[in-house]
Amino acid sequence: MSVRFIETCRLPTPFAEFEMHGFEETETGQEHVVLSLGDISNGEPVLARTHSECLTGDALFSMRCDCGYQLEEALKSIADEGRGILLYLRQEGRGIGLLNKIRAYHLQDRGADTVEANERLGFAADLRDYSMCKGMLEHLGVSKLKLMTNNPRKVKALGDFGVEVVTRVPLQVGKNPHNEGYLSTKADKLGHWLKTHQDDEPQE
Ligand SMILES: Nc1nc2c(ncn2[C@@H]2O[C@H](COP(=O)(O)OP(=O)(O)OP(=O)(O)O)[C@@H](O)[C@H]2O)c(=O)[nH]1
Ligand SMILES: [Zn+2]
Repeated sequence: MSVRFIETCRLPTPFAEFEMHGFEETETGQEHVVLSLGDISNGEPVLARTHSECLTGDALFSMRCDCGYQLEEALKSIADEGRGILLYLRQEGRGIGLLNKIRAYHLQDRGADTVEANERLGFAADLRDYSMCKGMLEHLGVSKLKLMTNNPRKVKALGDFGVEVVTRVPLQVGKNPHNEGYLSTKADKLGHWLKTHQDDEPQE
């Protein structure tokens, strides 16, 4: 998916004053943003997060998932390092969209897990495509990442587009009684590197 750069502006936050860069997918018009901090184009690996949109977790404080906690932790880590990027990808509901995610949550309220709910609605477990990251990273002059994620598919997808993931930085925060089942399904069915029990080491 190719992207067109639109504009950059300042984005002050409680963590740091970021720059926000807006992009548009040329084929679909889908909009994405990147927050950046510091000199990211000097060739040194950049601390990075590719964050998939989750309106419920990122903006509405939902405890059903770990997204909001991960977003905050990633921005804090970038601020602590004084340098980094967060790609905020508009792939709500692993690509099925907000209203279908509500349909999936409805099924989960009645006992389905996160993967079964998608399948019952006729979707694959994960529809996300990360190809738009390539153009955004190229525009920003970034080719090497220290990627904050627990998702092996993200690491592989970026590698397939020629982006070098130098290190994978675990991002395991926000576990609570409401998302325990969700997190263990991610580990068991989607292959996420997650510590599912208190004393476990994450599977890698
Ligand atoms: N379809 C569906 N999407 C969900 C559900 N819960 C969260 N999401 C979406 O899942 C995406 C986040 O994916 P996750 O699997 O939590 O994490 P990840 O991005 O694959 O991996 P990390 O980089 O480790 O966070 C966001 O787009 C959320 O909106 C759910 O129950 N069903
Ligand atoms: Zn979420």
